[in-house]
Amino acid sequence: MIEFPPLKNDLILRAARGEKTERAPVWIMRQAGRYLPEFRKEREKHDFFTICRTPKLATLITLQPINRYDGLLDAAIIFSDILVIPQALGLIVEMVPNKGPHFPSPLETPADIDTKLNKNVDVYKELGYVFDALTMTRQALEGRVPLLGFIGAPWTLMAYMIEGGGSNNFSKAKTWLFKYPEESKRLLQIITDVAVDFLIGQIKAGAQMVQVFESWGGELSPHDFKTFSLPYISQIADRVKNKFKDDGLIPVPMTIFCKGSWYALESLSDIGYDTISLDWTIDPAYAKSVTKGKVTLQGNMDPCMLYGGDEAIRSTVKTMLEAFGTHEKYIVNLGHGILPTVDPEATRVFLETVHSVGLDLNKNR
Ligand SMILES: Cc1c2[nH]c(c1CCC(=O)O)Cc1[nH]c(c(CCC(=O)O)c1C)Cc1[nH]c(c(CCC(=O)O)c1C)Cc1[nH]c(c(CCC(=O)O)c1C)C2
Repeated sequence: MIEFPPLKNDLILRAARGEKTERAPVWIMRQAGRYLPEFRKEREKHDFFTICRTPKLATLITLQPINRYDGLLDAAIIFSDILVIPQALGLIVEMVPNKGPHFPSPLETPADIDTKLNKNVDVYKELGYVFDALTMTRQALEGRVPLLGFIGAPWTLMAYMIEGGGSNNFSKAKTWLFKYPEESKRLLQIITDVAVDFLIGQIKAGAQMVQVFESWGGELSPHDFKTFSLPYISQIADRVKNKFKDDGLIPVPMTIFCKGSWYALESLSDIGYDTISLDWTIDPAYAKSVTKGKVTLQGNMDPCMLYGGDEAIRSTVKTMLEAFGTHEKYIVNLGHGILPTVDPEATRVFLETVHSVGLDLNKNR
């Protein structure tokens, strides 16, 4: 076991475990990224994946929002990307500035599973740089806040591996699901096996909580979600948690974020995750009633609310905190990643309001 500095703020870990908190903890999906001028400055100097693969740079960027919003964020998330798993599987992924990821040679037919993918992935060899970045970042954080690790969920990664990048309708990836369901499941299982090893390695390297991003969950019908997403994200929680239990260790909290999959909330509360991250289309009261206190909820302000001006941000945060409750089983976040054109000062208003309103509401309980 690696030795790390003692943690000075464990609010998010307590909230995830269902313990009482003096205020709701807060972090922001994509908090280290393009909306920060200090990130853009580094990005001008280095290619995106060079940053991911250079622990010193990944550490520097992970700490940027922690330093800028000193004391206002309750977690750091390691600087990386969900697409490092497809890279470990042997696909080339490029990050095109202002456009996003591009796969020059995506999977086209099921035969490509055997010709294009490396199916014996040693995550220590292929993704050891993420583990090194996590260890270095956790040391550099000096216990200020917990460090989060993450992965992309199998369906979301499969979608990128077939579409070759972002997509409006996912028609290529869905063609696989509907025309070649068994081969699709084989691919999903290959991704799942790497995802499990990768998460276990991240936790061993220092991740104190982890999030699984099923960003394109909501592209699937409820039935297809049950067939092509749920079994794999469920397997990931089971296998990761059992690995640590078998070794006599306490598993770290795990969060699942299935953007758009409102219909799956009840199932998601029963598959072993501690926290469910919600997008902004879900009403807090509905989420609480469907999940029945079995999990901690995270979310869910519309990321575009950060364009609404200080007063709109303050009143939305207040309404959101009142609806979720601030003293247990709640972690504040946006309903999806922060957008690149957001003013970092609007983000500060959001964070400051979460603190002040959270403390106030708890005082008046
Ligand atoms: C958690 C995370 C991600 N990416 C990055 C991080 C770490 C930074 C952080 O959160 O602080 C850096 C991260 N990843 C990327 C960037 C910008 C790249 C650049 O600088 O050019 C950053 C800072 C690039 C990227 N990578 C991806 C996209 C989306 C493309 C699409 O529309 O389909 C993009 C634009 C894929 C991706 N990547 C990620 C997701 C899941 C979260 C979500 O749904 O937003 C997804 C879908 C996750």
